[in-house]
Amino acid sequence: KVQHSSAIKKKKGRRYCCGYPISIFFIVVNEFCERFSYYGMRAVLVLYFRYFLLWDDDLATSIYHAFVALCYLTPILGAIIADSWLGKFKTIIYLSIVYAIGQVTMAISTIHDITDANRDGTPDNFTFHIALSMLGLILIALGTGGIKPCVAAFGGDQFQEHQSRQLNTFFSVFYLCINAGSLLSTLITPLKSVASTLMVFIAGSGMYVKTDPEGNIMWSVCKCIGFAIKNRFRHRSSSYPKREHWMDWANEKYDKLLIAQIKMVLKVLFLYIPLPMFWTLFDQKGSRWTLQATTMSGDFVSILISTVNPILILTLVPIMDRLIFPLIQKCGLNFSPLKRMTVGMLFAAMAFVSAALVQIEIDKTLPNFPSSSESQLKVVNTYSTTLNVTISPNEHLLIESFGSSADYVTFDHQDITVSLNTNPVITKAFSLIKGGRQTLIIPSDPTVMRDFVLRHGEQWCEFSRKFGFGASYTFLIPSTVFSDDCESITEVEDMKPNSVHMALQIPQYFLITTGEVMFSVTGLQFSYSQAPKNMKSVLQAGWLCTNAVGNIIVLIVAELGKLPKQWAEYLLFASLLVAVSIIFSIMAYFYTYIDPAEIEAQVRKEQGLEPEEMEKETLEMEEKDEDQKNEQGVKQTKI
Ligand SMILES: CC(C)[C@H](NC(=O)[C@H](C)N)C(=O)O
Repeated sequence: KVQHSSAIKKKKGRRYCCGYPISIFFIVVNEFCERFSYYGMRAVLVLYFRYFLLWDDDLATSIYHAFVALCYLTPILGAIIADSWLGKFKTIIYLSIVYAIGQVTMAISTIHDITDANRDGTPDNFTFHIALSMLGLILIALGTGGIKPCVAAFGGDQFQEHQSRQLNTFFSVFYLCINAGSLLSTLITPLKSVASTLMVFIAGSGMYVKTDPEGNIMWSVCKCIGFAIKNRFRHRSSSYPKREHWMDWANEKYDKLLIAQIKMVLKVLFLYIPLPMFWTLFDQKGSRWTLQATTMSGDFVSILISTVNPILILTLVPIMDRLIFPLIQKCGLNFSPLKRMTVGMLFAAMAFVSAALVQIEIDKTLPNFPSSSESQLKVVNTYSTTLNVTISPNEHLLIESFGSSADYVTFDHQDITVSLNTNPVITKAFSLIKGGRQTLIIPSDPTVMRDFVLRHGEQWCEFSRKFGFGASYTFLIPSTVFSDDCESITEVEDMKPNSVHMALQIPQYFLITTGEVMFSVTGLQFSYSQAPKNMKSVLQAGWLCTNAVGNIIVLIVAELGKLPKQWAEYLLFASLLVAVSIIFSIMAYFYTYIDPAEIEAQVRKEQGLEPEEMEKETLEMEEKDEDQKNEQGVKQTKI
């Protein structure tokens, strides 16, 4: 009873502005700062692995996805701590401290001076840096994941049951803040933002509605489900009458209300089963699509990649909320949350079809590299005259002085003999590398070795043209060249620059972000609205877990299903998501939307309300009245 009155007292502190509790301002700003810190760190994580820890592309990508998966698995832990022990408010505070320690640990791990005794610019003890960064990443995952289900659910707790319209707007604004944080993190250093996250959150302390933890709810749920399964098994003989739901086999031992709540949660969790496939495609923006961009032309690669998604979210969420969804409703169509999510999945699949088309364009322009049984050779002539080069048995090349063969010549054997029409004729045998590309340079005569420095800023020779992305060049510098004799330096293009422009990636980003707005924003709202009051964080955690599983699928598919062509892999993912969205739409068709509070009230009524509950409900009714008056600007001095 004492606990109950304190909860009511806290609720009375609720203050409003334009119909919204003021406390949510602190919550959305807190989310903004947190995402700012998270995405700022994540944006450079692969580069840190690649260029500081010197890992290869595959290891860097795998550890990156493993970290993202961990960030979306730890919400389960955060939800358990919040719902059964500390409550959401304290969980957010404590785990934010863990988060901040993680960021500091990670920052320290990037200081190479700590182990760089010989001052050569690279760390001497990689094990130390790897261990420290892994510890930092685990703490960050624990912090960011742990608070994630609590912050969204805590925001939702600030509203009352009759404020469903405001609640939906809150989730949209919440999503906007995630993306504003993500966008700004690419432009400003995120170092101090975890501290700001904590300070902003604490600043609103006096205004929050803080619901007390309701005991170890997860443990009770597991015990209740375990009992229902055991009891069902014990009564498996057909002589026992069937029950409406398998959870009803827990009736003998557990409270009807708990059983009803578990049924609601299980229904939603069952619906979540196909959802990870969306995240499998969505999170490849940060890996496969980034790598695709590196094979394209355009100078704004990093800016495009890290900003296009949040910019589109900031534009699309208001357009969808204020224009598209109301318009669809006006047309008399029922665009329910689960339908929106299905359409979101189809948009993501279309994004991957678009990525496949772009990939086909890129593949047309990529150099034709040798297969594992072939070898390739390019011949460069630095001799003073044009040469006729014969490569056994029947390859004839005419190469002018300071020129090269037009392209690499492919051989399906490795032993070759090269003859030059010099006087006397020069013939030499070579053994080429299998699966490799090599260049044969015919030296000038007489051969004089000398150094020539091409220095940026104070070059001896200036080259006005810009080198293209993805290109590779060889410079032929005559032995007689002097600093003012730039004309005699010849440039040979070994590999053509990328020619497909990055702007071609915009449609796929647009499609996937439209999908994200329909799928992710709606899913967040849906998970909150369909959860019983005491299991809101649990269901938020379940929702975030679908993201973790999606990242694990990327890891598995990337490792196991190596398709020879990248465009084929994109199409495979698109088809898988279409198949999954069809399954999801069938499951959604059979799902009935519920009002958890109504079901709980009904079960309580069936059980016969206890006097305590009666009192609580009366107080809540009174409070609802007061809040409604507050919203209308009527000043209430006394209830
Ligand atoms: C993982 C979620 C979808 C969400 N991400 C985004 O909104 C991105 C930046 N568009 C998040 O909670 O970080």
